[in-house]
Amino acid sequence: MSETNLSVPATLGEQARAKLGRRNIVFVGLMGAGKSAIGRMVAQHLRVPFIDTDVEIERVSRMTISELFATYGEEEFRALETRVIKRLLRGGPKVISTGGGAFINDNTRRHISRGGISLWLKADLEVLWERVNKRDHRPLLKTENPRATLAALMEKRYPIYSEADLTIESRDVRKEIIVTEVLAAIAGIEQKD
Ligand SMILES: Nc1ncnc2c1ncn2[C@@H]1O[C@H](COP(=O)(O)OP(=O)(O)O)[C@@H](O)[C@H]1O
Ligand SMILES: O=C(O)C1=C[C@@H](OP(=O)(O)O)[C@@H](O)[C@H](O)C1
Ligand SMILES: [Mg+2]
Repeated sequence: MSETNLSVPATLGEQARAKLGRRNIVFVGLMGAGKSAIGRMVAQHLRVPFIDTDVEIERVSRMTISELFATYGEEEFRALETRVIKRLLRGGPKVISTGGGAFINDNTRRHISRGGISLWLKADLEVLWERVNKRDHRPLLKTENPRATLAALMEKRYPIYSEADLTIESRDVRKEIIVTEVLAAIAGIEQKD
């Protein structure tokens, strides 16, 4: 049995799963918040399918996110992202982790609000920067001062992420702790289908 299963209470996963019904959980938040990593773990504990929208976009386009930005630009990427997310929201339950800009797009946000329970993984700049500066696959951060770019994105996007149904503070603690808090938040939502 993995360490994950040992430290996150199994009963919490079951309670959260029962409350979820047929609904989707949609992770939103800035780059580095942990949407992809935490979303995958939450799906395992809920025993529902997991989809990362960036992975799905790369699969259908047969291009990387960086290649898509470089070849078609951000606007085209957003249009493709909207279409993919709209399709993924059909049917549930599942856990869907979006890319950081998805919930900021009005059209995509409307689809998410209708088709799932949105969950904002909120983190401060230090935490985000520590995580994203280790890799360079995020086209929006290929700037002269990526830390300042990240700070500017926080300023612009946080008021919009705050519209999410649930918010969990993503911080410098073990992932299992964040997963437990996410499951507890899901277990606390109103039951409806
Ligand atoms: N609570 C955490 N503690 C330590 N590292 C984390 C935590 N949450 C996420 N990470 C790591 O931070 C990096 C960015 O996470 P990721 O899930 O890709 O974020 P996002 O999809 O929101 O951009 C990954 O290497 C991931 O393993
Ligand atoms: O914030 C953004 O606009 C983006 C975030 C990325 O996903 P992560 O948030 O998973 O890094 C990816 O979709 C793309 O590079 C654009
Ligand atoms: Mg991601």
